[in-house]
Amino acid sequence: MTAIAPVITIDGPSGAGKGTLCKAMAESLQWHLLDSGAIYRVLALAAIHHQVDIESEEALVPMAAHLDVRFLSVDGEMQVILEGEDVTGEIRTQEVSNTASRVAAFPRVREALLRRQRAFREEPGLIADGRDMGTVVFPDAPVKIFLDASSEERAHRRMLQLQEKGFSVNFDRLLAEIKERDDRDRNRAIAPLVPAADALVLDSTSMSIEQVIEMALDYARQKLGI
Ligand SMILES: Nc1ncnc2c1ncn2[C@@H]1O[C@H](COP(=O)(O)OP(=O)(O)O)[C@@H](O)[C@H]1O
Ligand SMILES: Nc1ccn([C@@H]2O[C@H](COP(=O)(O)OP(=O)(O)O)[C@@H](O)[C@H]2O)c(=O)n1
Repeated sequence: MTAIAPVITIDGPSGAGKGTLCKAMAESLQWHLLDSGAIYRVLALAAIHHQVDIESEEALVPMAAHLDVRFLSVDGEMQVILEGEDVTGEIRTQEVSNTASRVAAFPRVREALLRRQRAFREEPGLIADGRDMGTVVFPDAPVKIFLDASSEERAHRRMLQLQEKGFSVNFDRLLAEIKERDDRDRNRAIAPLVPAADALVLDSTSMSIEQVIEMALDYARQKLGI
């Protein structure tokens, strides 16, 4: 019997620090990385580009099944290629974030993306970033972390992140958008944003990035015995 590669799942709401933590863990353990949110974002962008009705599950399912997306690692940074075009920056806009959370609410769209996500599970192991990594996509993962923070702290972090990239942003608008997206993700009928029953819940509101990384790595090493 072939041993199945271990997975560490990191789920949580927008701006909790999942991407930052996953990248650090993947580098430290030298494991593979799955940014599942990027897949939903790419689908949203493809729908916008091809003027597909984002309210139509019928129209979105074949797009999800045949999504022509590639993830490249360039100098340690992930590059996202949709239909041959570099869309790394374009998938991070507010329009795409909101559209992603709308298309992600359709059960058959999620179903069509399952196999693609599970294919990232390879030796020596996978760090999986998303909303339902520990509950639906990798329910047998030996290490599950649910990373949270207050909505105000998350909006503040996002604001600084966008300002660093040269965007001018309005805090109140950002907070409203984060709350709206959280609400949609938490209350959808399928794969809602909830901690898995066996997840460690980490509230990072008053923690530095370094503290979060250290705590998560200690927990994972102890659970995995490595
Ligand atoms: N514990 C923390 N304290 C302060 N800032 C943080 C912390 N964790 C992450 N950040 C910053 O917050 C922003 C959003 O983090 P990110 O990892 O993209 O979140 P997510 O993937 O959960 O949406 C980034 O600019 C990141 O550097
Ligand atoms: N496993 C996942 C990952 C993302 N998503 C959806 O995709 C959207 C964008 O995810 P993301 O992880 O890139 O978002 P941020 O946390 O970076 O803001 C989320 O708001 C969810 O609606 C999901 O439904 N399931």
